[in-house]
Amino acid sequence: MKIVFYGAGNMASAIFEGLISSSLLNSHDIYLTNRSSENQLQDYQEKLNIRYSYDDIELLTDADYVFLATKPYDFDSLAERIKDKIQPGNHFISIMAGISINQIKTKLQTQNPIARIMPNTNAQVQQSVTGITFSESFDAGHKDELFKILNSFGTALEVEEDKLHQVTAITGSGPAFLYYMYEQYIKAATKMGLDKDHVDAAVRNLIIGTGHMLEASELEIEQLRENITSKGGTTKAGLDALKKYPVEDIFTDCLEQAIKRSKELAD
Ligand SMILES: NC(=O)C1=CN([C@@H]2O[C@H](COP(=O)(O)OP(=O)(O)OC[C@H]3O[C@@H](n4cnc5c(N)ncnc54)[C@H](O)[C@@H]3O)[C@@H](O)[C@H]2O)C=CC1
Ligand SMILES: O=C(O)[C@@H]1CCC=N1
Repeated sequence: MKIVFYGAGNMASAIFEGLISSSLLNSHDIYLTNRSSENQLQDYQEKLNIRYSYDDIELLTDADYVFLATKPYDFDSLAERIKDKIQPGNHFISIMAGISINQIKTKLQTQNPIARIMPNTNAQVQQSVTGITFSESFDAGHKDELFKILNSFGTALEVEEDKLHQVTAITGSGPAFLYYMYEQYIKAATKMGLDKDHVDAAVRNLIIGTGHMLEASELEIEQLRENITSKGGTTKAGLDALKKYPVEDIFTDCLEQAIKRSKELAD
């Protein structure tokens, strides 16, 4: 199997690093290209034993899956670059937020099968939650194969194309929203009289441990929280303070704004 990545930035690298760690593929079957920063591609070649090229004929010949992994606003330049060189066996996998299958078809001037996926950067540790939707021409055998690829760096869920806006907000951008919350928690914690380095390390381990608890426990999140909350205790005092703020409304606004932006990009 040959897989090509057009774009080797934050999200593409999380995917190919996750793919390589999973051992589903030989790293030699993965080809990278980008706009111009060859040094970065050389680094990946040395570090991961991956190949790279700027020759689109070489890249697209015999390529089974071609990841479109530029920023949405760079897709026009990418489409111009490859549209005359597309081969019949190329299956396109777009990770670009907001750009529809129809837009991709039109810009690439192709009837080849196209899938859109919405992964997140947790792919790098094989924990992406990835939404996927397919064009009609994507056959069952290739769908199965692509699910295997996606499952090698996390879990995948098929959704209707118009639901990808929600997936983009909730789990695509989701890590950034959670990181932002953690940043605020660390900032607040450093005001409590402990050394900043200690707080950074302690909170990082707190987050990692809490994630492992979620993974290991069959209890609902609410129950896990209640198990920590003694009657009249410290957790209750902290939670009572937190509940004075409209936390759910804040996240509703956050997700609605991200969904709105995804729809704007699609227009
Ligand atoms: N970063 C994230 O957490 C997520 C990003 N995405 C999507 O992934 C896409 C890429 O995002 P990032 O990796 O964060 O961006 P990035 O800026 O880190 O990487 C973009 C890559 O595209 C390359 N590129 C630009 N024009 C090109 C061209 N004409 N030909 C070949 N390569 C070209 C750049 O050289 C760079 O390697 C975006 O469309 C975004 O919507 C989706 C899910 C999560
Ligand atoms: O911010 C963005 O547009 C991309 C899509 C999901 C995560 N990052």
